[in-house]
Amino acid sequence: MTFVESNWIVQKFGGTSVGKFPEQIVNEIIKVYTTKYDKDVAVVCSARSSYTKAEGTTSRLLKAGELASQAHASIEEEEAAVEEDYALISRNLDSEEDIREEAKNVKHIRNLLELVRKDHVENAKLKIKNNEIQEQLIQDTNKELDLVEKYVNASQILGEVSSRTMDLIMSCGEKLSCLFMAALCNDNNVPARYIDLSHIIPSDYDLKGNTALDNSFYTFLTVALREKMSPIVNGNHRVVPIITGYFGQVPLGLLNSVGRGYTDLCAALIAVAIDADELQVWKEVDGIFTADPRKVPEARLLSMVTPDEAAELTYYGSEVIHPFTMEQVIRAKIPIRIKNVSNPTGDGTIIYPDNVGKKGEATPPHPPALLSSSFYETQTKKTRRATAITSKNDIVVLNIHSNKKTLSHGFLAQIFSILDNYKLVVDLISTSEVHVSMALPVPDSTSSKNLKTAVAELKKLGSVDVLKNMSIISLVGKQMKQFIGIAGTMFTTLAESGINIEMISQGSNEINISCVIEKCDSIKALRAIHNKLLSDNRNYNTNDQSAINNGIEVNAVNEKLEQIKNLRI
Ligand SMILES: Nc1ncnc2c1ncn2[C@@H]1O[C@H](COP(=O)(O)OP(=O)(O)O)[C@@H](O)[C@H]1O
Ligand SMILES: N[C@@H](CC(=O)OP(=O)(O)O)C(=O)O
Repeated sequence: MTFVESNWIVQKFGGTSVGKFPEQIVNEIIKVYTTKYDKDVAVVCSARSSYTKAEGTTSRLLKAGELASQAHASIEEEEAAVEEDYALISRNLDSEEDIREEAKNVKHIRNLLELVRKDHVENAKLKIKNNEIQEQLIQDTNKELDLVEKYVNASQILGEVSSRTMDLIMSCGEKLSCLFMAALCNDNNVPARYIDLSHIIPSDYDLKGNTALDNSFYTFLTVALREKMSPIVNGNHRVVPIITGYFGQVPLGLLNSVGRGYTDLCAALIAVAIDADELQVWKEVDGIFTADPRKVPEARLLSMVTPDEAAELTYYGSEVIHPFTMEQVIRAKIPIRIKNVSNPTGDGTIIYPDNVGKKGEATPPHPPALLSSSFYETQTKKTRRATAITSKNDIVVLNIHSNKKTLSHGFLAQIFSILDNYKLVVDLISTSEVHVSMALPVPDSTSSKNLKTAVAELKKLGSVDVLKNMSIISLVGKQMKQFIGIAGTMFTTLAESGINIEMISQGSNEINISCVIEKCDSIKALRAIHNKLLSDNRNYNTNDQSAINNGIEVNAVNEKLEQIKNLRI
């Protein structure tokens, strides 16, 4: 099959990468791809985070929006908010005095916005050498923040923040980050142009009855993005577009319908719009591992995972890629590659289905040489084992016993309607005759407050036990469904480690086996299951089917390494 490359690669950089490694991104990644490998590169960035995402620009902007809507928050609520901020901040500041000062700051909207301004202006002064570029960047930064102040002022007067206004406030993060990255590129002789997507969707789009992120929405957006990118794609001179990962006013609001991490989806849509050869999502890890490498040191890097596996892993705690990213880009037969900003020559992890032909056979590693089709055959050998294990913390289990003898008609509907009213999501559920157990993520003070009120309402339906500080442990793997006994091994391993299982559930797609345990046991559980089912030195007996499968996997990985070595000669 002949494959005509478009020569375009889309590179997405997350907020912490932009915050910590901007020079490496420009000089060791974008510049290398555009000059050494002669690629056309489109860059998508998230809002800057100097330390962690929870304290990054988006979080600060969202907090400012939230405070604007709670003009009359009670003292307890204010104190709870400050305590939460205090806990976050204290992880990164040294002296108690600094921590208290910062906690005081985040309490007030103006101070929050000032923090964002100070952070970006100081960053511009520190990193941009050319005076003209620096002055322009500071001017553009101030202009965007002045606009946000106006939105916040208006919201305070109204005493409410609509999802549209919240989105507008939030969009400032990606604008500031991309203005900075475009300036840094130009300052380092990489010709770049800032592209703002905040108005890519017309403001009356949802008023015309378009209220879902369905295929017609994606088709509409792809066409709009293609048009927007056309001057660069069809231009005579190579210039790197630095595109805001915020992509406008989607139906029901970006935060509501896509959620945090939306820039991955934006990058995917750009890749489809410009028919890129590859979508690269650059992180601070080498790719997707068999477990979070921070928690399981023996975790192995996976060379390839399927989109379904990547989505399950992300949903159940391994936040490597937003679960919405895969669908559109894979439909367009474009592979996704997860790569490490601090290790740009690593191969990373490819996300691609093992049963769908690629746009072409070329998904170049770094350096971009062609891989033979047998690369994929090696990857897709039927290994019939788990792919990875993940854990999700901040889980609460609700056990509801109906006050009737059997689960009456409408009982579940009533439960879900109460949970829905309080925006509580159910991650896992299991039911018996008069009993329903549910695992819910409760990651912040708002959802915790909502849970309290919801439980009071649920008590009208029966007795309710609430178990806090729990974790979901999920074993994910496309091949697991044919592998009888894997669930048994997983639960026996937990029992052997003295870990009590509160709830068990297997996803209907059968690529995920999950259980709920106490949070304090989660690392122990991950390590024990990884050692039994995923490690290369697994502790198996020779009759174990997993031992046989392990042999196949080791061979597959060796063959792949051999191929890559040959390509480099
Ligand atoms: N299975 C996994 N493979 C790779 N990383 C994982 C996995 N599970 C959890 N993680 C964690 O996800 C994080 C993702 O990378 P990072 O670049 O820090 O995120 P972000 O782009 O959101 O800043 C890492 O800190 C890593 O420890
Ligand atoms: N800045 C946004 C969107 C995003 O995609 O972030 P990141 O790429 O850093 O996960 C957020 O924090 O949610």
